[in-house]
Amino acid sequence: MSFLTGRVLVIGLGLIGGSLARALRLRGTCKTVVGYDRDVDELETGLRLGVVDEIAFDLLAAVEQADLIVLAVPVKVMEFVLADIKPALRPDTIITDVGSVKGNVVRAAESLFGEVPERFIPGHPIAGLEKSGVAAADETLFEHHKVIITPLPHSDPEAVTLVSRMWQGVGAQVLRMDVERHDEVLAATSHLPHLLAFSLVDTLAQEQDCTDIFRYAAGGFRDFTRIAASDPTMWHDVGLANKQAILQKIDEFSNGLSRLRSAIESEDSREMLGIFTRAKASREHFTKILSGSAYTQNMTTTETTFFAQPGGKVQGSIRAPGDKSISHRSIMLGSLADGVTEVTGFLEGEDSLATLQAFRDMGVVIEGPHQGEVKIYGVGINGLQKPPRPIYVGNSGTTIRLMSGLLAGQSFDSELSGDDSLSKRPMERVAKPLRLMGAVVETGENGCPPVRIKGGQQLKAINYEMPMASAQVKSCVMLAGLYAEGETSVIEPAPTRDHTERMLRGFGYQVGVDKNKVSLSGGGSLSAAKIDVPADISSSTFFMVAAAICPDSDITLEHVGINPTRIGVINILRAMGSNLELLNEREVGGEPVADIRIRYAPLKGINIPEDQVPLAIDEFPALFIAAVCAEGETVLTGAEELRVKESDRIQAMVDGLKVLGADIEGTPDGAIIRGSEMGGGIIESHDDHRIAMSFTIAALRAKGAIEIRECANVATSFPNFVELAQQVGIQVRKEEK
Ligand SMILES: O=C(O)C1=C[C@@H](OP(=O)(O)O)[C@@H](O)[C@H](O)C1
Ligand SMILES: C=C(OP(=O)(O)O)C(=O)O
Repeated sequence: MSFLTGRVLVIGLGLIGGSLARALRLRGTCKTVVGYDRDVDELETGLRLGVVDEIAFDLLAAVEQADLIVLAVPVKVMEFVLADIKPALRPDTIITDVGSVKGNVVRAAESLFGEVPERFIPGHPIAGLEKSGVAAADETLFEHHKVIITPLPHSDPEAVTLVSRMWQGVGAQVLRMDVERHDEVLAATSHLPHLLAFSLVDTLAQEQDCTDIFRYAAGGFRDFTRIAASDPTMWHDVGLANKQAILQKIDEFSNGLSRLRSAIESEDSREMLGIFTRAKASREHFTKILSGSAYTQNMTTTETTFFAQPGGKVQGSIRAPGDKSISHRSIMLGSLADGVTEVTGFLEGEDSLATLQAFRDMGVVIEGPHQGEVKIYGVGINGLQKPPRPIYVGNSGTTIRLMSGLLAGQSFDSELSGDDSLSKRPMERVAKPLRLMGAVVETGENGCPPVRIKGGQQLKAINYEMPMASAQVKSCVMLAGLYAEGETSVIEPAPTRDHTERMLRGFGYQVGVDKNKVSLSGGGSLSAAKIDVPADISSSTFFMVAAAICPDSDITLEHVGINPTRIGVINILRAMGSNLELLNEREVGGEPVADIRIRYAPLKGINIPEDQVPLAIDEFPALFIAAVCAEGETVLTGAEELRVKESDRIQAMVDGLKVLGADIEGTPDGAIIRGSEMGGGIIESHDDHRIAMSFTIAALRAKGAIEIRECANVATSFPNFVELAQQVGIQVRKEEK
């Protein structure tokens, strides 16, 4: 292989310097790795252990011959070493360092050279161990770790590239940052936790009976204080080198700790739970950021692929996770209510979790979710606080549209944004009626997210005739109506899901319904309620269709919400000839619920009545699969709304089914689907959860295996889909990269 450079001189053969030297050597990144250290014993150990090719005793001679110099000395020593090597430095030699503070290194170089040399590229590998010394050198230390480089505006691009490639060559991921930003970020994420660990252990060690404290200290103490065993000199130096940023973080932390202290002193449970639940949520969110999944901004989500084997049948009894629409609304109304709302059966999917996080960001204390249980400490209709940053709602259309209405009535400004798919969905449909109410709302390019809302507007009631059948638009206007003067009403062109109306009533808020018109007056209040979220009929649909298309299938879906505004799928499947029974019908917290048993029966194609479309709007991807497995032709019309969901669902289904060889044609507002055989193939789900799950069940009737790409978003509505599918007999497995 070709070498990246000739001679690399590593000054300082400690853990970091030694590990880098060894990694460079073993990977053949350069011709020769030379080590220098003031401690001759360390140096000789380095040579003996094969950490370096050569060792140098004459620093200046070694510097003169070096093509790349890595300063791996303690931060405080950096300026003295720079002064030592200056006389022998060649102008073409590249220098970098590994110090965990960058401002002091840059200042030292400036005072010594007038300005930082063009070929000095400051760097900081975020890797380490509590061990020190060259004997601990580990060539894998930097693999999958981040290295931050902080080039200056006048840095030589060739030197920047070479330093980056050196780190990439030893397995690290290289990021760039400003010097100041680096020091601020590191003060918070590394320096403060280390100093706290030292301080905690030191404080406890000074207590008289400290032996007992340490003897009985279990996991928590050990986890928290692991880093107090780090190198004291190094942390002394870091403490001084990054003094200003660290002092700032210590002050912020001290304020936080004082708030917790007073909450405990005054037994303020809400404040305490607020601190703990926010911290727990952030910690979990942070773990997801690290793993690159969930509703994190600008993160590449894990690549998830489903592999479904052909054939099989489904049998058994299962409960799909909680209804997504009801879960969203439980958080919203629970937060605005007076008192504590307890929710069971909450959907722990990314969409409803995005709503939950948004309300936490607005100061609402929310415990859970834990096994579907959530406890919301309502702040009252006017109790929301300005969120500290724009609200990020991931993939969730329901969150962004409903919250736009709610935020339009607040006293503070806000901004809502989402992932790539959400950023292509139309938002003017909510912005327009809100503006008619006097709200100040801006949407992004082409009327898509972000949605920016100016607070402090007195809203006035409107009588809004909705141009499309959308429960999200209806709910948005109603939520804004809570803050408007007068009676707001919405007229729908066709009935859409009425969970907002039902739940508002459940919270004691009056809502009028007169044929296709719903109305409410602003200025009221909500009282906390108990909410039992039924299983989502939209998620249950995949298993209903699975049983409907496979001979010998018999499946029962438990505790499914069968709200009349959601049962289009039941009506359509029955019209196609399905053998579907509703058992044990009951009402739970204002919503009708039943167990649905479905057994295989041959299906026939139908013209889907248009009045069923809004009642089955999310179920069409799965119903397309049923139509392919039916005899004859199924025609869908009046469903143009499908084109503006998480993907263009008409196009995604037409394209995918054609790949499998099915007979299907798309039309502007629907599709014509003829009963046909399906083979195997590779399907793009376009990051749309419902497309991914629909093609999984298609495999039951396909002749070949189906590979479905981009399935990570199944977690938005149905996190345990693959497990439940396997449980009832579908041969599918998930691969994550
Ligand atoms: O109000 C809701 O909870 C929803 C309404 C529907 O959207 P539209 O209002 O855009 O039809 C539906 O597709 C979505 O999954 C959830
Ligand atoms: C359209 C959907 O959801 P949302 O609009 O909330 O993204 C869906 O879940 O199918």
